[in-house]
Amino acid sequence: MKILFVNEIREADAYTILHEPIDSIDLMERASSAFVSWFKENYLVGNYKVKIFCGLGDNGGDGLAIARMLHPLGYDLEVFVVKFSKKISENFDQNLYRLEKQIPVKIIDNESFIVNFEKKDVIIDALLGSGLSRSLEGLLKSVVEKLNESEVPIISVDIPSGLFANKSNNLSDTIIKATHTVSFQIPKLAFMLPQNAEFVGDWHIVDIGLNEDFIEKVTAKFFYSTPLEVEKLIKPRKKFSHKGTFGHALLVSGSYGMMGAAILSARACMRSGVGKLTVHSIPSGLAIMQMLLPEAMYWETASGESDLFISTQYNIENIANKFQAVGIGPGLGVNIKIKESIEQLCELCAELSIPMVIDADALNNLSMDENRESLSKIPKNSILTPHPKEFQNLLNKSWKDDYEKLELLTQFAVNQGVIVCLKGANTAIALPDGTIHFNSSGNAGMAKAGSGDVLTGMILALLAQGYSPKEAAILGVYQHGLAGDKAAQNRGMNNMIASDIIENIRF
Ligand SMILES: NC(=O)C1=CN([C@@H]2O[C@H](COP(=O)(O)OP(=O)(O)OC[C@H]3O[C@@H](n4cnc5c(N)ncnc54)[C@H](OP(=O)(O)O)[C@@H]3O)[C@@H](O)[C@H]2O)[C@@H](O)CC1
Ligand SMILES: [K+]
Repeated sequence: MKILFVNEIREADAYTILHEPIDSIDLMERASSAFVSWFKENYLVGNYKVKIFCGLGDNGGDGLAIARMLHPLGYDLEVFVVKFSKKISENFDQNLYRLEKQIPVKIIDNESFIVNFEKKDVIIDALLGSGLSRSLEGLLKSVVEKLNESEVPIISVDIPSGLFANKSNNLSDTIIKATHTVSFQIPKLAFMLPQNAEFVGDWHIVDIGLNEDFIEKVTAKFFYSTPLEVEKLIKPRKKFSHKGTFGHALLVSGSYGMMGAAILSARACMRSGVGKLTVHSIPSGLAIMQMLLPEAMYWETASGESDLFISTQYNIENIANKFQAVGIGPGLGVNIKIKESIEQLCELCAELSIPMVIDADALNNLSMDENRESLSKIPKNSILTPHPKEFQNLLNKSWKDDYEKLELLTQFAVNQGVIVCLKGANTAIALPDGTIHFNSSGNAGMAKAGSGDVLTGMILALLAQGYSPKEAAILGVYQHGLAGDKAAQNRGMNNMIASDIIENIRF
């Protein structure tokens, strides 16, 4: 699903009005009705007193239309119009006229207004939508502050009032802190970013029938991967297939005291459809791996320095025509000799065109040089799976906010020609073509040791099966999150561990 900028959403709006054709006021009617369908399912009539706060633009117009539609359903309603300006939109004006035939509207026009909130209340925030042009001040600011202090649920129409849809707010800005945001058809970039989580709450998209041909034609930079879109990527297992059909993966992982990372990664790989897996690690890991994961083969390093992962065995004979994909990183440790091993493997994979997924300590090793020279060794189209700290190490710099983070992420993916899965809520997958795809699955219970190792194994399995790097990244990240969501259902977010994610992988 495309994420569009405000000007593009406005164009989609205008195109729909012209080509459907439909009057602007009727499109607003459709949007408001879509909001009401969501609202009546989630806030049952009789259980709540609804207080609707409307601005003077089209977002306010939505609020008035929503009030008119909720009234006949039996909702206990109070409607407030906040008069912060002399400018009102035509659709607002018309909806005010329509509503006032049904119920009275209360005007808030100075900062000394008083609204008392009760436990049964729910607020609908229709003060400002995508037309926000500057930070809130004066009357609007003080209304929003009062709503945020009310301690009752706030449901924002389209976008929380005061939040910019596709650029950063100032830290000191006053913004509605919504419990839910019900947005019209197209998700906003602001919803994807951790810095806005406290304002957006849980967000939902409702369809309002904007022209699909127009949306199809827009060249988007940002995408939100919906479950339906991602599940289409799954390739069915054919009846006459054998284990060779599903590839042989090589996982380079583990070191003394870190064999857990290798086990988690290897098990997740085997649970994600790969035909065969070989784990390359230290001699002392052999017994552990063979006992805990008898399905995997083991190729031990011959370094003799059993505490460290150091491989000197990367050559054409050991790798070519043997492995369809290589994963490297979990639990390797950081050390100049390990770094040299990793570089050697990267160079060989580049030469043999073997796809790679590179994670954790492999990334930390490649970030060791002051001028990040090692990054040039990473084969094009490799998948890198850093968490934010590891990504900062790769860049050798930090960012001032999430928007700058996205810019740096795009630049890195384009300049290096790699795919970067920047882990977190809504993991951002940056492709070498300059686009970013946000993931839709996952939960805070996955923010624990071992989760990342599981992801590496899953992506490795997909690469070995012949999924393209783009497909492997998008599908792997999504299935990882989905397994995490199932684990959270079964065990609870606090209590689940990375092994529970593996036990819930199913696709
Ligand atoms: N697009 C779609 O598909 C559909 C969209 N729909 C709805 O339309 C909404 C967008 O409506 P909108 O463009 O009228 O903008 P909205 O936010 O209501 O207000 C703008 C007004 O506020 C003013 N203003 C701005 N910032 C301010 C500030 N800080 N302090 C004070 N004033 C400020 C601004 O003034 P100006 O910037 O010109 O000075 C202008 O007068 C959208 O979110 C959705 O709910 C649906 O109904 C149908 C389908
Ligand atoms: K709003």
